[in-house]
Amino acid sequence: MLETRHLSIRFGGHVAVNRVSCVFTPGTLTAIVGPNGAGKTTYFNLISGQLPASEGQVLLDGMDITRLGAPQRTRRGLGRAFQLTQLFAQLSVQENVRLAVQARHGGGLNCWRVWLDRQDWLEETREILAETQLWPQRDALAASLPHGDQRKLEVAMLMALDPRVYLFDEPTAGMSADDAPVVLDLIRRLKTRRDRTILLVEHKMDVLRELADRIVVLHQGALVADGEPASVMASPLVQQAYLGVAPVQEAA
Ligand SMILES: Nc1ncnc2c1ncn2[C@@H]1O[C@H](COP(=O)(O)OP(=O)(O)OP(=O)(O)O)[C@@H](O)[C@H]1O
Repeated sequence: MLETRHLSIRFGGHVAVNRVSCVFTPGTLTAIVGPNGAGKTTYFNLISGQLPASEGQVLLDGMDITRLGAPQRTRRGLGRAFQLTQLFAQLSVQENVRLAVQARHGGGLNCWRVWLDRQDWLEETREILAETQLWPQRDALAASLPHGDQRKLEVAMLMALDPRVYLFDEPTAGMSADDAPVVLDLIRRLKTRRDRTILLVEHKMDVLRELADRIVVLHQGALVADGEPASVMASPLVQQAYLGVAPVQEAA
């Protein structure tokens, strides 16, 4: 179980995430929505350890991980889709996924470790490449991939790590109409496992309607709505905050 308690961060005088308290349980896909600049990505960065909290706490299975760095949080089961800068640009697609499989099995991210005797790890790598439809590109350098394939590779590496908590930040942004369904299908299948906690920042309404079990709405860094998707999306507060069509009145 993942929990944030009064989690906040200030950049100078600007409070980008403002005392957000939320509990995320396994078997639930929670979508985090809100207009541009609402603090969604910053909230993810606070959870994953990319940014230090100004106040508040992050707890994973009851343990306070607020002061841990991102790699230590990853080791404890918190997984964020790799960003382009974290891919090994000069290694092939297959080598990148292999390294993530190796890391999950406790082998660390050591490129030089001998792999070839671990047929089970290689088999796992092949399966993930097939599932993400990256098999044909397996020998291409990560740096040479088109944007959509790089994003698929980020997701493939996350699947290879198989964390207990998955954080997806707009996983299909910039993907083609052919690539987006591949990633959505992986998330759909992940949901059926029931033992994984999934957080998803997503703007696309059709994706939210299909995948979200719960929707949390951020507006100007604060949590303004939280609940079952149909009722959350229907509330006037959310219509305004989410669509950004009018200033949100203070909640009573
Ligand atoms: N490192 C930073 N330094 C200063 N301000 C920042 C920093 N990171 C984020 N912000 C500010 O914090 C606010 C929240 O940004 P964030 O990217 O989290 O919003 P978002 O909801 O993810 O938006 P979008 O939907 O456009 O991705 C914005 O006003 C942004 O300018």
